[in-house]
Amino acid sequence: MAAGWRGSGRLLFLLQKHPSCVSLSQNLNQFARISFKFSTIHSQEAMTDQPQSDLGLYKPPQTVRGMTELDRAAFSQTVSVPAIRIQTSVLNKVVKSLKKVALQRPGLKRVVEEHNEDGNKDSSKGEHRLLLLDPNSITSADSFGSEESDALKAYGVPQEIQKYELKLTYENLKSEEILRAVLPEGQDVTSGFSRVGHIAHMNLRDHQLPYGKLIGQVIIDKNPGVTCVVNKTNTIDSTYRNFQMEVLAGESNMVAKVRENGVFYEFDFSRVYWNPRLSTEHERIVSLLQRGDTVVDIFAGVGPFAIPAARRGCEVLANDLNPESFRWLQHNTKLNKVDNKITSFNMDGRDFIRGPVRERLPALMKGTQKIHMVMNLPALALEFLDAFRNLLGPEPDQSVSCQKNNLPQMHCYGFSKEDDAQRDVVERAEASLKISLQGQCSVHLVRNVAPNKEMMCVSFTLPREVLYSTHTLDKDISEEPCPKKQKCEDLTD
Ligand SMILES: C[S@@+](CC[C@H](N)C(=O)[O-])C[C@H]1O[C@@H](n2cnc3c(N)ncnc32)[C@H](O)[C@@H]1O
Repeated sequence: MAAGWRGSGRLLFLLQKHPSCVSLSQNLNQFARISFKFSTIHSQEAMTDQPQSDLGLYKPPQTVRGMTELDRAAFSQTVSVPAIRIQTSVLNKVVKSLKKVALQRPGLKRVVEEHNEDGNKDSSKGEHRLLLLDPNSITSADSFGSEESDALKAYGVPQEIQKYELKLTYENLKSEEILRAVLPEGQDVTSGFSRVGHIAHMNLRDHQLPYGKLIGQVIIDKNPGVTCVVNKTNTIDSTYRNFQMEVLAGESNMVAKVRENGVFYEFDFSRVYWNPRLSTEHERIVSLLQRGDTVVDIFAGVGPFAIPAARRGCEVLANDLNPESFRWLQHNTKLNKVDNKITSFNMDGRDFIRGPVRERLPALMKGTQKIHMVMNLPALALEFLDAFRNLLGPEPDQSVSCQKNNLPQMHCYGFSKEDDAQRDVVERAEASLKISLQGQCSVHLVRNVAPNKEMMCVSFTLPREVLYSTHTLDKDISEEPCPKKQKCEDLTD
């Protein structure tokens, strides 16, 4: 959660530095939305460290500290909680009125029968039930708020509190309680996970590694639908952008089935790239497309731009170097019944641009439908832009090639660790293209990837000076060095 808001703070800082940056300020609302979405995801996903009002209820037995093999029975404990006695005739109504102060725990009944001193059900008290209350809200009969007091009076329920000995078991505990009880005291137990279908994907810290199997099992127990927990064992620096991972707990089936923006995907998560946090970005780009446009996806992965684009009525050329991504991309085109709209390639991005793209581009540019090129390989894509230089050779006929609206619309992604991430990515695009993009690009902040690392998207119309060799680009850029000032404007203005 913190990362998202830190990111938006930094964005404001960028805006203060560059008040003229129209595109970035327009993106602020979008980013605020994304940040909020991240924070939601993180709080849903985080196993630990979020404030939990009733964590104090459970005082774990010391015997569980340091446990590495999960022994669920060892977590059972009897605790004393407040309860109120309610006649069965008004039970439902009173429970509804006291819902804010009632005890809430996974798998726990909060309305219980009364027992006599031997612990047996007391049939003489059959007309009444006990409602268990949250000890953080109710400590005595005076703790009820006016709303609850009024309801109790109205239904004739005596405002008296009694103690109830409640047996809490592993099933009633939250994952953070279990992990706090097990992991070494004083050490951070925060450990978020991303969910990809049935797989929970974690990045454990060193001190958590000895407890990996137990942590994995707890996640499976506490998250319905998760049947496999994996831990990243490297950073994402492989060519194919996939993680190496080890299974911590559960089944070792790595073939995930996910749904993103209404589209179904299947893939082997251990062998391809998939990031659930890019769904908003996929949707953003797809929303720019019109039926009949052509989409060229140079680093397509398993299809999260290509397939929705095809479903929207676009013709798609989709490429990925990873043979596994290519295989799953083809599988997904069939799964979503768009195999007639997508031509897929398994090539290096530069070869793809200089081969199939070069072959098709002149004809596409003669048409009136837009051509969008998507380059989502943020670690390298900006450098790949050089493959477009002189791509089409000498300009054949100025009157045809000058139709600006038929030049490809580029959406190129880049990571940046610079304070001015926007300027950084634009300058890197300019350096690859050897042309200034001043006044001709927009930059979108996609997401805050890590502290001080942003993922950005630079969008621009590919200048014809880049595509045709008749223009002396090296001269252009050397005579007019990248300006150091802000140089991005929104093309829609
Ligand atoms: C960050 S992933 C993006 C995948 C997909 N577009 C998405 O949004 O989820 C980058 C993809 O580029 C592929 N890739 C890496 N190097 C490549 C290259 N030189 N040429 C083509 N594809 C490459 C990887 O296999 C990976 O699937």
